[in-house]
Amino acid sequence: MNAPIGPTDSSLVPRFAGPATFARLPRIDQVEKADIAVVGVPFDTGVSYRPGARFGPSAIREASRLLRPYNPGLDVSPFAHAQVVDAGDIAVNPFSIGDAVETLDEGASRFVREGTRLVTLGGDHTIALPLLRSLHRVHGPIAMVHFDAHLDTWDTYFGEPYTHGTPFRRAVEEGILDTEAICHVGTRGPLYGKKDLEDDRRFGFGIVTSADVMRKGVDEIADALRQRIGNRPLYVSVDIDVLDPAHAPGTGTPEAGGLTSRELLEILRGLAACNLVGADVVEVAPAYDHAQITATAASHVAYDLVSVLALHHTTGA
Ligand SMILES: N=C(N)NCCCC(=O)O
Ligand SMILES: [Zn+2]
Ligand SMILES: [Zn+2]
Repeated sequence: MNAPIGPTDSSLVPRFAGPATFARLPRIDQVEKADIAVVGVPFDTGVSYRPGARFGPSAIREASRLLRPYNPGLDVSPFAHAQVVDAGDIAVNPFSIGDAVETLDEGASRFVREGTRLVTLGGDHTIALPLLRSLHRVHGPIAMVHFDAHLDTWDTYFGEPYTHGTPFRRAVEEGILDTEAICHVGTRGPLYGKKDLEDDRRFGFGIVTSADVMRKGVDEIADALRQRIGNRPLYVSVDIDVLDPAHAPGTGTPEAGGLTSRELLEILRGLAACNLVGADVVEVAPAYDHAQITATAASHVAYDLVSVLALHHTTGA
């Protein structure tokens, strides 16, 4: 097996030059076989407030130019241990949520069948459902850690079942999630009623609020998550609005009192021993960003998720 093709060498081509693939990685058509792929889903038709997450993938790619080959937070050089690529975008119908969900499920399923693990750049949180569907067919019921200010287990908006506020209620209804090991991290902000929490608990979700992270600390939270997940196949969904608006202003439904990017990254690294089978980073809306604050945070989240996947690829786990 040849050594993986790595990112463009920034000592030869300045990092601000050339096309912005994620982390300046090769495109999927430039390699024989991709072990890990970063793929974009430019879609925001499912949003309930500020739009613009359709431009999230390109903003995250631009901000990712500054990423480097070695990840000290996880002691791994992800692009040396696995063939990691930028698989471009899965183009979906911006005028039909139902059609977009189907197309994304088909597109993601192709990667899953080929054994390529995905880190998906959104796009709004609607995309998490088809991504989970594609993995459930191969892995069966999946554990999930869901980083978000919001529960995203609501039922419908204006009668529409597939939106950025409903992916995980649909996933529980469809038997996709292992309801013994599903947890929200970072929730906060006003709800529509106490019933939101009662419904969420009935679905089996654990809740680690943003205030819990402050009071208990990242190590205790990560330990508890690892205990609950065990060696189940794990999906991680990161809604960038889990971060405080100071750390992620560029998002559609900001809520005060959120996590710092340091807290989020440290909890993610605490999941490195888990059997991660897929992940997403969603809800980056560049129109509301400043100086790439949000896109930078999202690029680091994606980099750590890729690094966790590469760690397991290295050990052949
Ligand atoms: N940003 C996501 N994923 N969901 C937000 C739902 C906000 C609301 O229902 O008011
Ligand atoms: Zn959210
Ligand atoms: Zn969300």
